[in-house]
Amino acid sequence: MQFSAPLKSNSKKVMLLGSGELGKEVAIEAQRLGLEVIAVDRYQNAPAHHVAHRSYVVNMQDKDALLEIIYREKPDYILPEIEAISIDALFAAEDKGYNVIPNANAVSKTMNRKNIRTFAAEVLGLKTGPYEFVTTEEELEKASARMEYPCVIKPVMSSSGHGQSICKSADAVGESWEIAKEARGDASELIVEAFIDFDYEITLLTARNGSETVFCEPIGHEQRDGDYVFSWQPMQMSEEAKKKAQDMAKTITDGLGGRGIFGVEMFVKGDEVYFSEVSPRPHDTGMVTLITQSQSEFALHLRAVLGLPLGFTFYGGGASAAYKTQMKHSNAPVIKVDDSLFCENSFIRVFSKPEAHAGRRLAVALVYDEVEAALEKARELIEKIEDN
Ligand SMILES: Nc1ncnc2c1ncn2[C@@H]1O[C@H](COP(=O)(O)OP(=O)(O)OP(=O)(O)O)[C@@H](O)[C@H]1O
Ligand SMILES: NCC(=O)N[C@@H]1O[C@H](COP(=O)([O-])[O-])[C@@H](O)[C@H]1O
Ligand SMILES: [Mg+2]
Repeated sequence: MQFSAPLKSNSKKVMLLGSGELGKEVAIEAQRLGLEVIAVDRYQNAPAHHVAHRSYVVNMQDKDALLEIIYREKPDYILPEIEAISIDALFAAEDKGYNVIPNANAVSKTMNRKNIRTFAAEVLGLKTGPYEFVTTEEELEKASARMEYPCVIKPVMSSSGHGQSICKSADAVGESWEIAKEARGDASELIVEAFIDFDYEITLLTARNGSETVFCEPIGHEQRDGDYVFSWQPMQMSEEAKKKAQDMAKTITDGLGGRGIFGVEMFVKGDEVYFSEVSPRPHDTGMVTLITQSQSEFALHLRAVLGLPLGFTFYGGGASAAYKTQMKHSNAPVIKVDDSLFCENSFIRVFSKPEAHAGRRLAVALVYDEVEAALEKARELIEKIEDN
């Protein structure tokens, strides 16, 4: 009987900091390119751990523990996959000559709404809605009144809707203040944003490889409780709005610099485009590219990181639906799907998370068709998935 031994290899090494569903697809693409993959996360048997050469479990906020793994593995590329990482570790690694994707400064800026918003609006001059930052409940009351109601209140450091609320009146400010404390990050400072009554919102995936920048077709999406539930591509936009969105994406990604893919989130009303935020990594709404493009956002991310050409073919319309469990699982949930998910133009990607709580995303259903039909089918298919 023989067990697998560590790989002796001279191939380039990528280290994923965060090993969820997005990292899993990046890891698979890296394997396809012959790279060695090290997957790191806060818990065992994270999705990308299953498809990596080696994996580590560590407190991702622990600077010394992260650096220990980095120095031990000496990766050629460090790919942050989640926001909640010790940023000091990334700066320290970069100082020692490690290649952090896209760069530690971009990761640092985008993990804090104050930094990225002031950079986008005040340094780069991008159009955003009105906003203010506050640190006390009293300041929140005054700022909310100035933004008028409804307004959107978010911790400056948080993600996936945690700690966010739409405040509808002066009476509800106290409640928003309490909700903000549920931040997945730091709730000591909040951003108060005027509510933008947009027609639709998009993610514009933008890849930079050091010599060229390419855009994917805009992705439309529907959010519920601060998390995406459906996405589709292409989102139909007027030529003017699309051009503004691409210019905005180019400006913000040039401003952040480095190589890799970025998910630029924007709100669109008529021909007006408002910058919202940006992820310096693949975006969850971009999972739809697994079915719509010859090179998915994950493949493009790696190509960009490696400085390879970014050409790809957009095959045509498609949609994705996020599958979330409604119950708690202390063991790995089993996903059961109806046969119709295996028909010619649809398929499912199961993430294989080792446990779950209600609301945790476990799989994604993908449909290839004209956008409207694809979205309708995706809404239908998601009802045909169960877990136990
Ligand atoms: N100012 C706003 N006006 C209208 N809707 C908003 C506004 N800000 C946020 N939203 C809605 O809430 C959703 C989530 O907000 P946002 O993208 O800022 O945070 P997040 O998605 O939690 O952050 P992350 O993408 O890092 O997980 C947006 O996609 C949009 O649908
Ligand atoms: N919007 C960010 C996003 O989609 N991130 C993706 O979700 C994972 C965390 O999932 P979990 O919360 O179920 O562990 C992350 O690792 C990443 O793949
Ligand atoms: Mg967002």
